[in-house]
Amino acid sequence: FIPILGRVIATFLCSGEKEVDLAVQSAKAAFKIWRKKSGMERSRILLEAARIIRERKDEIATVETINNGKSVFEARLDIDTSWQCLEYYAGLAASMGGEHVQLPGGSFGYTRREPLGVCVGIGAWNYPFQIASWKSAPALACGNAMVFKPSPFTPVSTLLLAEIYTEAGVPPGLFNVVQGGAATGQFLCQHRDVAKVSFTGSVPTGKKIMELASKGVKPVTLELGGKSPLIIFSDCDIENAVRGAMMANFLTQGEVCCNGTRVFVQREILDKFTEEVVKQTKKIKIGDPLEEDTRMGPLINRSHLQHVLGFIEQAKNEGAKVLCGGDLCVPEDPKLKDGYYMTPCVLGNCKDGMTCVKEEIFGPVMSILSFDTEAEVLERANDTNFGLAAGVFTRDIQRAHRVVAELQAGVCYINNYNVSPVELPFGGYKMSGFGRENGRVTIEYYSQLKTICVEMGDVESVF
Ligand SMILES: NC(=O)C1=CN([C@@H]2O[C@H](COP(=O)(O)OP(=O)(O)OC[C@H]3O[C@@H](n4cnc5c(N)ncnc54)[C@H](O)[C@@H]3O)[C@@H](O)[C@H]2O)C=CC1
Ligand SMILES: C[N+](C)(C)CCCC(=O)O
Repeated sequence: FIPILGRVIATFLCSGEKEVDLAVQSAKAAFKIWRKKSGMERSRILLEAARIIRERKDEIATVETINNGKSVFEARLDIDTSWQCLEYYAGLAASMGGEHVQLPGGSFGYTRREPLGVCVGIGAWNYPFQIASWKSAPALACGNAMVFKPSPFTPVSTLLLAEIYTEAGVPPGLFNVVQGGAATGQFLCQHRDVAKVSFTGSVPTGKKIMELASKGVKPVTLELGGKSPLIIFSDCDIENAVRGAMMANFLTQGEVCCNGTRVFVQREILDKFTEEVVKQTKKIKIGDPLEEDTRMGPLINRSHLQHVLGFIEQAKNEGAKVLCGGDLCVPEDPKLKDGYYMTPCVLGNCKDGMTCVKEEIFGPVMSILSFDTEAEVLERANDTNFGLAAGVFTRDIQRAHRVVAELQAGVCYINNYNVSPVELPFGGYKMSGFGRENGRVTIEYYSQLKTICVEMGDVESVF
């Protein structure tokens, strides 16, 4: 579907068990070649792929926008973090290795850091190209092959990544794309030649994937949903805090797993902060996401749009106040009349027990809550099963570090939100998942250690 126009642009056949097997077998064949390459050789190819992505950035961003609906301005930023991720792991590829350990009598041991084999990546629809890059770059840098399944809502841009890897010189089949939904995903997770599954998506699907993978004792990385807190203390720089709250809620039409959708504001500045956030939210330019100055496009599809609007209706019934937006929106441009648009929404008078505060909405809906003390807000911020991200705005440096040390979240921001440097690990606590993407640590999730024990003397047998 094309969310801007509400029309179908491309159809794909779903891969069945046979096609999944073919993809895994071709990845397996490519793995045999790739695993033998030195880190420097892999690095050079990944750098070339990064260069091509950079060169084709505008074209990829346009495809991403047509497929997902996010503004092209934002899509370009996604493509930037994609090639940066390839560059980062290209940089690490050559220095991956094991260690040497001296043992008694001249004997010694060493470890080899080895790839896992054929890894599977399964992606969500909100950051299609970025998710495929964040999974494949560390996988390939470590010497693995990958079969990737994008969300059936956004099947197109991942194919460009496959094209680019091939052009950069990876062996054919090393990065394979299969199309389809749940059934195709299940075939992948169950396949006996698959060594690992890295998944980005919802909590219910994450649980199913973990269950399937457990049958084959395959390790999994799960990047799941969130309902992250953003805590604004009265001693903050309010202008920055407002900008932070906008970043935390309205990127990609609010369809972002790590969004800080529970905005806790200290009572002294509640009115001032709210007034400014509402003012800025009303200014967001909604429209054709391919236009340069658009900052919010349509949601991913009609049923998701209805789902998000349903949360707003429920919030009203539970006593929240709609301070702006939250309505279906038909942009002036007649060609967009069937697009899945809504106006970004700020909800005031929110209470901890409300559905809009407890559940992930995955749309442009910010819930504002007030608080009085640090101890109280920490207790309330952590009172959730999710734990992906959290943010704090304050000018008090000690308070900032004290608060993030107590927050139960895998990614914490101080005086900013939703920036994503690829040098830093990204991933969740609690039901937001486990394992990490990006950063040095992700090497551990795409490789295994082999220990080699070398005897320099005679065997001293116990028998
Ligand atoms: N933590 C993170 O990095 C991110 C998390 N998300 C989460 O993803 C959700 C939205 O994305 P959706 O695509 O709607 O999630 P989803 O869970 O419905 O689907 C994600 C992917 O899993 C596949 N899938 C569905 N059922 C499957 C099964 N039984 N076995 C194997 N594969 C299966 C889908 O086809 C799709 O490719 C939100 O909850 C959001 O929070 C989204 C982006 C990033
Ligand atoms: C880029 N960023 C931080 C806004 C979101 C990345 C995670 C996701 O795929 O939702």
